[in-house]
This record gives sequence, structure tokens and C-alpha cells, in this order.
Amino acid sequence: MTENDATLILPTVTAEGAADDTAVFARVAESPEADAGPRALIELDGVGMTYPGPPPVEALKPVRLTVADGEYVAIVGPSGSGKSTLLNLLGLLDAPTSGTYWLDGHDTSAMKESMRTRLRADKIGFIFQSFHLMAHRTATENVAMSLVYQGIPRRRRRQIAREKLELVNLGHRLDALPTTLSGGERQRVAIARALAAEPSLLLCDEPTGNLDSHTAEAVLATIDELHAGGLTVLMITHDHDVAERAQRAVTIRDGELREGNHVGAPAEAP
Ligand SMILES: Nc1ncnc2c1ncn2[C@@H]1O[C@H](COP(=O)(O)OP(=O)(O)OP(=O)(O)O)[C@@H](O)[C@H]1O
Repeated sequence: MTENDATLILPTVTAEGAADDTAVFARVAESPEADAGPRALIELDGVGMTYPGPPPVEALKPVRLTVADGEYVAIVGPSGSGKSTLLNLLGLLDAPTSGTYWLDGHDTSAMKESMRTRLRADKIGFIFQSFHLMAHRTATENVAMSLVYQGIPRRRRRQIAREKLELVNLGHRLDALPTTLSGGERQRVAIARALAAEPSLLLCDEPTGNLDSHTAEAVLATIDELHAGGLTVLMITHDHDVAERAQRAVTIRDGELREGNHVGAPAEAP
């Protein structure tokens, strides 16, 4: 990924957009539901996605899905089942063609693009199979740069980056370039970057797909610890062993979601 490509997952907010959003965020924070017990961080109601084609492809059939704040949920399915489509919707990288997506109480369907971008930057940290690190930047710079668009001063950005890298046990490799890091270490830099803005949701897209099983275990253990600390984790994977780490698994097949089959999850119609 080039530095330009990085803007796909890094926030790009105008001052105007930020001002609008602050007002909306304040209104939501004042709502009476804010105190009403365990809250849903994610709520999909009839959310579907049909790519226009031609020919049109119904990649995600209208689904309902609720993920509570602090949950660890795996979405598991084979190639072509609609995982990336769902990830792009959940990550506010794409808008659904039907239904309503509430993220932390915000109806994202009605939002302008600038607002969705702002919400994404505030609420969601991403980690991907291929790390997406900038090759010519140190670990600290890779993490710190994710905060550039949030108007955080450079010194503070670097301080946050160091803290997050220490959190994922990379305090001894702060100045290392990605090419000098192992695969597992690179993925931990990516996790540190995802955590920099204190997201509510960690959205993971096959984060161990490029790692050997030993290294994968270490990365998954880091994600377990983050979840134990209260972070909501949504793990997209085709690997049932990876999905087993979650509290709850949801299966996706041919664009249809089915509530999972293990670990304390009450079966629930999609
Ligand atoms: N832009 C697009 N236009 C048309 N069809 C698409 C588009 N993107 C995906 N599809 C189709 O939607 C379906 C779901 O694709 P998706 O990429 O979400 O699956 P996936 O589960 O992530 O697959 P993989 O694990 O192989 O990445 C597939 O049939 C795919 O061909």
C-alpha cells in the first residue's frame, strides 16, 4: 500500500465535516437510551447489498445482526460467501443498498460521506490480512500517521504510538522499518495502529491469513487480551479454528447470515 492508499483506512475529515458531526454526536450522547443497560454497538436491520453489475449480484441478502458492546463475534464463511461485502458495510467503507445500519446509536444510512468518514475514524479500527503498513516508515510513524487527520499534535501522536506499540509488546521495536519485522510483529504494528484512536470496534479481516500457526496464535492472543480489556471485536474469517476464539460465531453462506453454533451463543434467527 502506498501512502496515498493509506487514506482508504485513515480518516480524512474536513473541518466543516467535523463541526457537523460534533453536533450530531452530542445529541446522541444525550439520548435517554444511553443509560439503558448493555447497549448494541452494531445493529443491522434488513441490511443487504446488491452490486449493480451487469448482471446484478446480490452479495448480501437482507440480514439482521446485533453485536453488543464488548462482544467478540466471528463471521465465518467460505470464499465468495459475502464476507468482504459485509466487512465493507460494517466498516462504513460501503453503503448498503437496503436496510439500516446503526453503529453505536448512529443511523449511518442517512449520513453524508464526510460524516461516515468521521464516524469510521472515531469508532472503528481495522486490521487486514496483508498488514497495509507503509514500508518506508518506522513502526512508530506507521501508528502515529493514523492520527494526522484528527488534528493531534505531532509530539502527542508519537507518544500515543509508543504507548500502543508497548501495549502489543513492541516497545523494543519502535524505530524498526516493517521490512525488518517478522510477519507477526508487522501485524502487531497494524493492531497498534488500529488502536491509536481508541476505537469502540476492532474489525479484523483474516488477520492471521498470512501467518504461520505459531505466529497466528500470538496475534490471536493479543486480540483476546484486547477483548478482555473491553474492546468489541468482529473477526471475519474462513478459518473455523480462528472463529472458535470468539464468544459467538455467525456463519455466512451465499450472502445469508445464520447465528452460530457454539460458545454460549443463544441460537437466533437471522
Ligand atoms: N464489485 C462487485 N461487483 C459484482 N459482484 C461482486 C463485487 N464484489 C463482490 N462480488 C460478488 O459478491 C459475492 C460475495 O463476494 P465477497 O468478496 O463479499 O466474498 P468473500 O466471502 O469475501 O470471498 P473471499 O473469501 O474469496 O474474499 C461473490 O459472488 C462476488 O463475486
